[in-house]
Amino acid sequence: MAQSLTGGATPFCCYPHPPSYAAGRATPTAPPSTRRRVVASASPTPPPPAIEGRGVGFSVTTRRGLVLPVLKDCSLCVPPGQLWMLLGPNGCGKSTLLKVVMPTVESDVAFGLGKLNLSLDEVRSRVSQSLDAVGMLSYSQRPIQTLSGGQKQRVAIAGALAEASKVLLLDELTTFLDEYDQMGVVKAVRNSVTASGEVAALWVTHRLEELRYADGAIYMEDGRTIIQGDVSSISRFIKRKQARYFGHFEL
Ligand SMILES: Nc1ncnc2c1ncn2[C@@H]1O[C@H](COP(=O)(O)OP(=O)(O)OP(=O)(O)O)[C@@H](O)[C@H]1O
Repeated sequence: MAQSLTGGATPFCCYPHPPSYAAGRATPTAPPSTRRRVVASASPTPPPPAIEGRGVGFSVTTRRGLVLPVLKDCSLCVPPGQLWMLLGPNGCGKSTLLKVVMPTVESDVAFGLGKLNLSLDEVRSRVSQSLDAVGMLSYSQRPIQTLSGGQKQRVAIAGALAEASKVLLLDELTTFLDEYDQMGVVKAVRNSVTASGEVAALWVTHRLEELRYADGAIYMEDGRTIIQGDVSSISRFIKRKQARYFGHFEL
């Protein structure tokens, strides 16, 4: 079932962004008659909302092409540091609104950069480069919750790349993914490592078909690394072990 989100270029924003990244958000301007008073009082500028949306719509399209509008016109604004509740009758769209209001792919990757004190341009550049590296640049404005499992994994990898991590430690990233998403994630890591020339990745897996994307492999048993080497030697080693194991049960 296809899903579509409406409501402007960035219908929802969901902070925390790095502060500089949030600065471009439009804030209401005081009317001329009150503006002088606001300046004179020297009161601090209110922080940007933590969650904000205007006129957001969300619809799903059935296999028969029927468009079902779930959210028709939703606007909300939740300031940082406050607890707000979302209420309404069964089926009015609360859970859907919650899914749509989750961070976009872009803000999710930018979030991890908040601690690095980077300029807005640097944040933008790192976010788009890292999303491009994992093949997710065209998903920048999609809410995270609308992505498949494999796409979420690729965004998580983009987050590590954006922080300029030199080492990626990846534990069974593809376990619950179908074949398509599995290959998307493996290839994203493979391409990122190749393109950077300096990022090293160690990937834990049970799936032998993933070995063909590796430069080398290590095999462990009972708390020990047994063998380390090129992919074809390790594949042969594991296949011989499997053959002996299954041969043991043959009548
Ligand atoms: N993927 C979808 N396909 C078809 N209909 C959907 C889809 N997602 C939500 N809906 C429909 O949209 C409406 C809103 O659903 P939602 O779960 O957001 O409501 P809710 O306010 O959270 O309900 P409740 O209070 O019962 O939990 C429901 O009629 C639901 O069946």
